[in-house]
Formats: sequence, C-alpha cells, structure tokens
Amino acid sequence: KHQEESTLRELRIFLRDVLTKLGRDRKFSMFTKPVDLEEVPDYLVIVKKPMDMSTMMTKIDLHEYVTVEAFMSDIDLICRNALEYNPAKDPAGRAIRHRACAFKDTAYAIIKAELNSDFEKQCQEIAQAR
Ligand SMILES: COC(=O)N1C[C@@H]2C[C@@H]3O[C@]2(Cc2nccnc23)C1
Repeated sequence: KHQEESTLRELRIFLRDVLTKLGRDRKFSMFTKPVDLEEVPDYLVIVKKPMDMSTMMTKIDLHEYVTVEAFMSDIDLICRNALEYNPAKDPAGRAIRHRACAFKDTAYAIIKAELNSDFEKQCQEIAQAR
C-alpha cells in the first residue's frame, strides 16, 4: 500500500538521521567502519557477526530495516561485539568498552528524544503483516 511505503520511507529518513548524528561524534569513530580484519586477524575468531555504522547505512538503503527495533538490534550488536573483543584488562580495551557503552546509550537517547511511539507501532504492524 502507498501508505505503508510512505511510513517506511519516513523510517529510513529517521534512521539515517540517527546514524548521521552518531557518526558526527569523534569518540564513536571506531564504530563508523568495519574493524580491519588485516590489522586484527583474530577478530572473526571472537566476533561472529561484525557490525558497524557504514554497514547499517547500507542496510537502510537496501530497505533491510522495517522497524526501529531491528535497527536498535544492530546498535546493540556493535556494542556487544566491542565488549566481547576488547577485554577490560588494559587501558585501550577499557577505553573502547567505555565508548561502546556510551555509543549504545547515546543511540537510545537520540531515538527516545525523536521517535513517536505511534510511528514505531505502525512499523511493527507493517513488519508483522509481511
Ligand atoms: C570497534 O573497534 C574494535 O573493537 N576494535 C578492536 C581492534 C583492536 C584494536 O582496536 C581495534 C582496531 C585495532 N587495529 C589495530 C590494532 N589494534 C586495534 C578496534
């Protein structure tokens, strides 16, 4: 239905805006691109499903998110991956862990401030009907 397509178009615009805001913050720069597997050869041994903001932007453009909840799952995945790969045993690991937690909290805060709950309800209904 055209109404559904219009709702999903608005969802894509909203999600691009969230990623743009997160990408502007320099302390989240390590989450903007995939971890370089040549620089970090054991990354895939530990992290089964890598995720980053550029990959999420591509997923938006491929219409792979039909709800904000699905988008937040990938935000949570970015955070979880960073906590799994970077132990708290050294300052570098602790710094990435801290930024991963700040990244997730900031994403949730932006969404809470800007998302209309009825809108997400409409998206959930479209997702269930598909
Ligand atoms: C979200 O980012 C990460 O989880 N990481 C983990 C890797 C370990 C450390 O930092 C990362 C990249 C890197 N490259 C070279 C040498 N050491 C590192 C980024």
